[in-house]
Amino acid sequence: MDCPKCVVLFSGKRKSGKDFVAERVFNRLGAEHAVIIRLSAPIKSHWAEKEGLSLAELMGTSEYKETYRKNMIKWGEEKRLEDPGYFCQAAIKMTNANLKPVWIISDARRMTDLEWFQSHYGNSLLTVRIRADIDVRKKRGWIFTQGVDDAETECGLDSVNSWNVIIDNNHSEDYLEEKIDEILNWVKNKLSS
Ligand SMILES: Nc1ncnc2c1ncn2[C@@H]1O[C@H](COP(=O)(O)OP(=O)(O)OP(=O)(O)O)[C@@H](O)[C@H]1O
Repeated sequence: MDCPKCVVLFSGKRKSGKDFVAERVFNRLGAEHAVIIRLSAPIKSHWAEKEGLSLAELMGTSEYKETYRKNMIKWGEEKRLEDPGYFCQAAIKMTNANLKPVWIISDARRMTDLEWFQSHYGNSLLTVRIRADIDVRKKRGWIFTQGVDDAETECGLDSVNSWNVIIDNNHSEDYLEEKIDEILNWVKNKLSS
């Protein structure tokens, strides 16, 4: 199979609804055609393997991961400096994405993520920025956290103004469905070309 036929990449701030929208698109396409790739997943599994730590604890919400957070970030930065596509490739491998024609990247956070997908799948890439008003994000559980919300993982893509699609995900169902249809139409075009 000539894989992937197309890639839909989502970016957005915490609690903007990246995962929510990515899952809607995935559900409409079905597991037969699409796969969700989470770029954040391999960092924890690589780190757990490397350091002999509990992956379940690192993935969970416990304090356990806080002990290793700084070291994980440092190690992640070093890996990215050596190879900016390291975690993109690891996430693709981890999800066996090569078996599916449509890749949905649910969490692009850094310029290196965007650039890597642009350089490898530029002609078949749709970039989507999810936005939500601050009060909406707060209702979804977002609380400003220093060292997280002012870090590169949250702000690294703020200056990009070339998104193919922008979705203001503030709870208007009809509008959201229209935007999802726009994405699905693009995917269907790619699949049939
Ligand atoms: N349009 C929507 N309608 C109803 N609920 C929504 C909508 N968008 C997001 N949510 C809800 O808001 C919460 C946050 O959404 P989600 O987890 O998708 O955000 P995220 O951008 O992936 O956040 P994070 O970066 O923190 O993982 C979830 O509980 C989700 O179900």
